[in-house]
Amino acid sequence: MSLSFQASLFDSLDDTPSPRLGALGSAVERIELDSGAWLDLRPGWVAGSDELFERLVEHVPWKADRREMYDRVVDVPRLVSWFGPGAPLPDPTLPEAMDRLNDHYGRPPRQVFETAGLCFYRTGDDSIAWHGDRVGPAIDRDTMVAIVSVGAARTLAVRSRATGVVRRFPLGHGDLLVMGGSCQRTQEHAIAKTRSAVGPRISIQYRPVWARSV
Ligand SMILES: O=C(O)CCC(=O)C(=O)O
Ligand SMILES: [Fe+2]
Repeated sequence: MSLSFQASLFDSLDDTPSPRLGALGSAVERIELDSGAWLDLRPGWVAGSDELFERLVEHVPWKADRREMYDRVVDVPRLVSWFGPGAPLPDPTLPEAMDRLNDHYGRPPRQVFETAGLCFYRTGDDSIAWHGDRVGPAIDRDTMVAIVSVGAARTLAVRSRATGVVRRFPLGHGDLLVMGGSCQRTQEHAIAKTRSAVGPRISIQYRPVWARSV
């Protein structure tokens, strides 16, 4: 699939400022959810995020993933790219952000961010259904997942498995959201399709390596 049409949208942004990471510290707001889950929010963490968006559109090896669904194999409704521990990341801002997050959270054992998963939501038709993150064998312990969002805003919804209560967070334009505590077990999250005209968005998710034996 050609992505040149998206990149060309940004030709006029040659003078856009380079991406820069702001402070974390007291700029991070903690939201306690139920059952030991929490979210941290840091709006606008990446300044100059349009430039980062443009670079990622061009330099990330985007793939159309496929998934078994009942008796069919279907494309997942977004493009993806995944970088394992130690893999060179496609833009210098990405390892810098991972280091800054690990410094901020104090590199807790088994929760050090090591992988980067990227999702490209091209239009309002791209989405991700309700889920809790699992990598490899199902995890049964608390873990953090950090999301840096660039490009247009899309709404990340978080739903409690205990109460069904849904909270909605518009994410984009350099925003940071970190899911922590029991979040991946006691809550689900999703990006719903939208009929409103939204621009493209890229989400960068940092995760620790999850192994059954740890
Ligand atoms: O796009 C996002 O910010 C969320 C993506 C997500 O939940 C996932 O890839 O597991
Ligand atoms: Fe997820």
